[in-house]
Amino acid sequence: MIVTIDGVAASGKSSVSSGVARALGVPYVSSGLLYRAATLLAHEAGLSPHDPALVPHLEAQPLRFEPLAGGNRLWLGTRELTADVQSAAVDAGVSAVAARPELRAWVDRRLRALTPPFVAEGRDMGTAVFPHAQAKFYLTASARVRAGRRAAERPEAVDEIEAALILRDERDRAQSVPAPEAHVIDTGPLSLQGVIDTILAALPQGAAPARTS
Ligand SMILES: Nc1ncnc2c1ncn2[C@@H]1O[C@H](COP(=O)(O)OP(=O)(O)O)[C@@H](O)[C@H]1O
Ligand SMILES: Nc1ccn([C@@H]2O[C@H](COP(=O)(O)OP(=O)(O)O)[C@@H](O)[C@H]2O)c(=O)n1
Repeated sequence: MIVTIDGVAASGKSSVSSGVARALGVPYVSSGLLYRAATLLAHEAGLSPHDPALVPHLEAQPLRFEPLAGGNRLWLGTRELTADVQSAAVDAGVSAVAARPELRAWVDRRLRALTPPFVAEGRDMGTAVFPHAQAKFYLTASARVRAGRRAAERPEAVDEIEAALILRDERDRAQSVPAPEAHVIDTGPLSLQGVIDTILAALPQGAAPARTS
């Protein structure tokens, strides 16, 4: 079974996907990490997102992606990239990388090589990558709410974060359309556990473990 959880920047995709994956006893896959890794490695190699050498360069790297239920980890050989790719600098450059069809194909190839069951989160998991997923969700919240949540984990001021989120939402618009059959959840009024429980309750019969409470 594949569950997709898409949504705009800082809507709660990773945290919610981790909680749902743990409850189901399956891994979750953060597709955004791969776009972020491509952005960081392109920058470090001095390659522009438009450079035809970028995908061959990425293919030649010892990039390893660990889709653990507790949190995805990203390695370049023995160097862990997970934290390095969560920065305002990568945020500022990732949409240009993600706009390149050849980069999207590179990410999609890696995602489709994974063996189900898993939870997949990103922008287009329920549309372009796993259109036959058994359950699809799309998370939203106001830019202000999302900025407030992201501000707790970044050094930048909340106003600066909000402006950057709005800009990135616009740059990502093309790949961020919810699947028609996706359950759209406004996470603004809900706690993190509330969103997780909403998704677990909406899964097909038998997908979620029997509720003990
Ligand atoms: N419904 C929620 N209520 C409060 N905080 C939340 C909620 N969902 C996510 N968060 C917190 O907001 C921050 C951003 O969530 P994250 O999962 O990283 O979003 P995304 O993966 O969409 O960028 C994290 O610190 C997370 O714990
Ligand atoms: N399925 C996806 C996932 C991410 N992305 C791109 O990768 C960037 C980072 O994704 P992310 O999920 O890590 O970003 P946050 O929502 O966590 O801030 C997004 O801003 C998009 O530009 C995408 O185009 N398609």
